[in-house]
Amino acid sequence: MSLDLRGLVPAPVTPFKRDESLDFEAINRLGSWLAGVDGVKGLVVLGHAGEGTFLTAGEQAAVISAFREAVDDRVPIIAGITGEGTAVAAEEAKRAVSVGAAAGLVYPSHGWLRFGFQKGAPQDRYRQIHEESGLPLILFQYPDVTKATYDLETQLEIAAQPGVFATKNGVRNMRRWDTEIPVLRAENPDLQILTCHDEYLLHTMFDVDGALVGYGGLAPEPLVELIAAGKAKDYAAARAIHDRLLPVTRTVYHRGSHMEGTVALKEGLVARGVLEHATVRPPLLPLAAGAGSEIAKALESAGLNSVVAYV
Ligand SMILES: N[C@@H](CC=O)C(=O)O
Repeated sequence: MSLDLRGLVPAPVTPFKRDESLDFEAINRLGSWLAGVDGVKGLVVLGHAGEGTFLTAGEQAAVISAFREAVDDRVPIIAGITGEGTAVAAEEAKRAVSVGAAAGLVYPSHGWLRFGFQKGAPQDRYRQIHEESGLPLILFQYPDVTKATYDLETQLEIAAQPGVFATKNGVRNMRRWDTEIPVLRAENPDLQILTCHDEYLLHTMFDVDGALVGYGGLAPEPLVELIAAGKAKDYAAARAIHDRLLPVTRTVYHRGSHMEGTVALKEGLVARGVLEHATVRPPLLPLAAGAGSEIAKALESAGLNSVVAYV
């Protein structure tokens, strides 16, 4: 598998105009800036941060195409594949291929979050999506507190399937992290292991090949440094970056819900000069008055200023 995501893989927001239609100029600014940051290895569009499930199928295809144009072949575009039924998800993956997605990040079927799943169903979902679309796939490990989290055996069986080349792990249970990551790595030495613990990046940075995070779409520069410090096993350097970023982490990811983090990312991108406003689609709501300026102050304190000059 030739895709190399060993580094930072931001999951960018999807910019909208004030009327909530897609803002292609802003997609171009955002994609072009992110692809130009040294250490960024790919962009995952249509994820949670990208409000992917709030878009029509046509809009999803347009977002993939627009980010592809923006990055101009510098990095691959990877699509979130979120359809609830496996056949629907396979169709979604085929559409993503037709507009140039290089890989897919496969979400669990939504109903599993509440009801759980039958043994073997996740393996079957990955197999069918890959067989029908040919898309290389990333295994998405959901938090341990959900019923859509995969036990180690399920992860190992998915990771061993043809077409699965990486895992985005957000298990948020350190006992499972500490015991499962070494086994995944030992049994699949080529599997690229990416953390997606936006709010626990320091703590998960020493065991991974990279990070696939929404945070990377706002603060790619320090996250590239953090990944390098983790790979060098330089705790002091990683800790210093973490501490510098903590005000940003607090204002973006220590909010009421991880979904609210998406709105906060957009507010942050306004402060960084990439977006003109933080319009989101419902069911997301704007943040409370004053949140935008708190996020702007936090970014400034971390030395993350406007990037307009780079665009
Ligand atoms: N970082 C989040 C949101 C990503 O899709 C996660 O842990 O899943």
